[in-house]
Amino acid sequence: MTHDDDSMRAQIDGEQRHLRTLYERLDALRGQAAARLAAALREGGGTPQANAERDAAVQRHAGRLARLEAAENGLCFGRLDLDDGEHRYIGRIGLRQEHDDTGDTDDTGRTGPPLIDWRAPAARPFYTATATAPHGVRRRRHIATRDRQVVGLDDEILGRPPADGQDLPVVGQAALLAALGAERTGHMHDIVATLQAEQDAVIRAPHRGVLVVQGGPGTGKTAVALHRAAYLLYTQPRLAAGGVLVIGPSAAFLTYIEQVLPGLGETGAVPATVADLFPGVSADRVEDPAVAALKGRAEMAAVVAAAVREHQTPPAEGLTVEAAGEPLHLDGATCGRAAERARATGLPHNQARRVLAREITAHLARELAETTRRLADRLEADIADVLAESGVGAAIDADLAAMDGVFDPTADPTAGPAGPGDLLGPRDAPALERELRQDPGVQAAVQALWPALTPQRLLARLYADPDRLRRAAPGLTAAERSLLARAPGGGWSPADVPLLDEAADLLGEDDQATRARAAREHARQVAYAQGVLDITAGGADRPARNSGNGGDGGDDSGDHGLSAADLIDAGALAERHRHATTSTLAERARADRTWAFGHLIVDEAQELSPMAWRTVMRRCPGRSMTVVGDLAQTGDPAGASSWEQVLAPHVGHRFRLARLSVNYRTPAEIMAATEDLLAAIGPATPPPRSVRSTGVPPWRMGTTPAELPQVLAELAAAETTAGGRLAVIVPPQRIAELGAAIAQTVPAVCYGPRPDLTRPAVVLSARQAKGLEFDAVLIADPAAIATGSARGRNDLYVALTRATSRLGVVHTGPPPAELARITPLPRGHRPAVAQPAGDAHVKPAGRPDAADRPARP
Ligand SMILES: Nc1ncnc2c1ncn2[C@@H]1O[C@H](COP(=O)(O)OP(=O)(O)OP(=O)(O)O)[C@@H](O)[C@H]1O
Repeated sequence: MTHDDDSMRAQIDGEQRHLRTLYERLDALRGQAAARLAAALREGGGTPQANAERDAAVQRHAGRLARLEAAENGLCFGRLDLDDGEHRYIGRIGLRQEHDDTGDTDDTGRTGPPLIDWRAPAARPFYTATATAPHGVRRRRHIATRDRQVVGLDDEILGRPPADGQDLPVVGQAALLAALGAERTGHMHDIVATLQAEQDAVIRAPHRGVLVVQGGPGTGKTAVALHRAAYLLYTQPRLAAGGVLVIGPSAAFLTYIEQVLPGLGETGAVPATVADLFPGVSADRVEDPAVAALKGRAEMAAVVAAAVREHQTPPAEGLTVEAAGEPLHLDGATCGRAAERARATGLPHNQARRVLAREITAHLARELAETTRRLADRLEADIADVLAESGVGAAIDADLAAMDGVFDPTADPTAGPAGPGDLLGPRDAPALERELRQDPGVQAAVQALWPALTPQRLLARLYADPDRLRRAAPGLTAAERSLLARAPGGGWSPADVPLLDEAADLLGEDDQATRARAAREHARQVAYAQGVLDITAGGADRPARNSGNGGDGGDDSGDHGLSAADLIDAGALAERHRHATTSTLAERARADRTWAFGHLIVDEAQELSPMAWRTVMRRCPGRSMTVVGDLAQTGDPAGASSWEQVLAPHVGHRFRLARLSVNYRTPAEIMAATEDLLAAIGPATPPPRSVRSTGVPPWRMGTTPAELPQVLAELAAAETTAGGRLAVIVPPQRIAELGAAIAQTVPAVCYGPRPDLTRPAVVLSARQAKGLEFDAVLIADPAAIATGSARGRNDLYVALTRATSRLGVVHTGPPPAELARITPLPRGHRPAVAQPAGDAHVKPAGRPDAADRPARP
């Protein structure tokens, strides 16, 4: 053993001792948190307020316990030695000395807590100090651990000039390259131990307003966005109340990133795709891209608004209402006036409807009163005529005179208690209006004049009726309108969701319907709770076994024990159930379309259509947002070509643009192979520089269309034996066919709408691969991908940049011109793929040298 080995051993032992004390502290804090959680769960509650307090305490302690659990792996990953002799240990959470049982982070670090949270200001130099700008740091140490054991140390001594050839601004290079060279697992992991300075600057940027982060493939945009969410939730505790909404491009992507935030101890983030944002609708209808692109256009907002307005325009000729058994006519002017009053309120359609209903019923009540009065007058006159004709009137007068003192003949007969004219006096009008509101005839009339609408009903009617479409969308061509036309039913597509959301915003909730629904649901829950109590009571009432003979082992609790029904009534049980089932922020936020999130993170933001932007903006009225994306990767025909363009309608020019310039995923050899394609796409920003080089050049191979499935199957089998994860990226319409072919040689391969990324191989379209990464990638039929849509070249660029180690392209016919420079393999020759993942071949990439570049053919 050399002196260096001894010294390293001693250093590791020293760090191990410190680590042990940190884990002891962590265990103690977990014990406390678990005990507090258990105590809170035992709390009885009872009143709604006590229930709410108990639930809040349960959530608080459960959240704290989750944070402490999440810190288990890699609790401490770094140490800073400062010029003044201070040591700072950096970790996933902050820990204080034992006497302080809060366990919270010390933000300054000056008091020397045993562990500083990576988000605290005192931890920042760990990510930003460089050789030339050391910020008072003498040494930065990366501490690698596995299962509570220190397994390696990597030191950087700062204050010296950078090593030769290192011209990328990278800190902790050895730890970084080890992380990047590791085999992929199908799940993204956090990068707290190796965050880089330009990423740290984005993560800690002040949170007000909109921050746009533009960066090429593999620059860590997703990673940075998620760490920013964790940072904001930590530094702005109030955000936790509203939560952070994280928008991603696909369900597979959300599964890919799902462990990152919980791994950082954060539960206050809600992941979703735009298609998930309309509660109650699962948008899984498959739609033609041209239709989806049209639905994403900004002018669709006006089309939806026009469709709503059309339901607020009463017929000019008015309509006849069957009210209280009387046919009454509502003339056009009255209906128009009522609609005008309703519109003038500015309320959403379903709420303004009540104004119209009130106007109409008041009018009908007056009409009815008038009709009744006229009837009564006529009746009175008829009776008087009859009496006069028969002489009965004079006889009655004589009789009355004879009953002297009983009646006052001088009294005004019209001042009697219920003269016909008073039948519908002013005091009766409200009662009559109330009655009319319940009248089916009146309700039918209100529905005809201003129908209560759901967003689904509005859109279904619009799509199903060409005339309605023409009136609502005069700006669209007939061909475009025919793209929208479809019969009702068949579900909703992701592109429908922003239109449904737009409609919901204009329609508003029908309060009465919502309240009725809530009342029905509450009644259902109480009935269910009563059923539960009946069952437990039934159990309690059953005669106890052996109770008659007083013999041994008899359980007589049925006779004397308390049943649940003795302790709680059905209403209270239902109430507790309601609190218990809707308690997590994610669940509450998901169920509520109008939930206002404290911060919004939009990943792969270039894919959002203008209509989708309107939807996501509604979720964050405070406009506190982090938007990350790459305009060169826009695949959606309705997606963005410029950040200014997509954001201007919502925030004008009030957004900040940050750029990420280093590619951590894609090795220099693969990035060099994308140069011609990228030049053809013509992005506004230069491509990112790869941080590493693997020495493994990408290759291409020609085959025939007939042989493609077989060739892919063979290549996939060879790739999967090399280990890691393989993606075969194919034209979208061929996923099932080529997936089935590959399944012949790789039975574990997965493909379909929600592919399992943890399998050794998956078959995906370029759109599905967006945001993901794999150890190896095979691209099939690149020409079909490039020409498959208006932005097919961008899709091909996405496909080319998914691999961390190996890339192969299989083309039928000549390759697309932009890929011609990739090294061709001779026909029949198979690539050497036994290249295990790991960092053995990885070296930091300087400027890509000639060997890294694909040769010109
Ligand atoms: N500082 C870092 N330390 C370790 N790994 C990193 C770092 N930055 C990024 N990575 C890794 O690089 C890979 C690419 O990151 P990420 O997916 O966030 O990039 P991206 O910019 O979103 O890519 P794309 O736009 O191509 O989808 C991931 O495996 C990520 O963990």
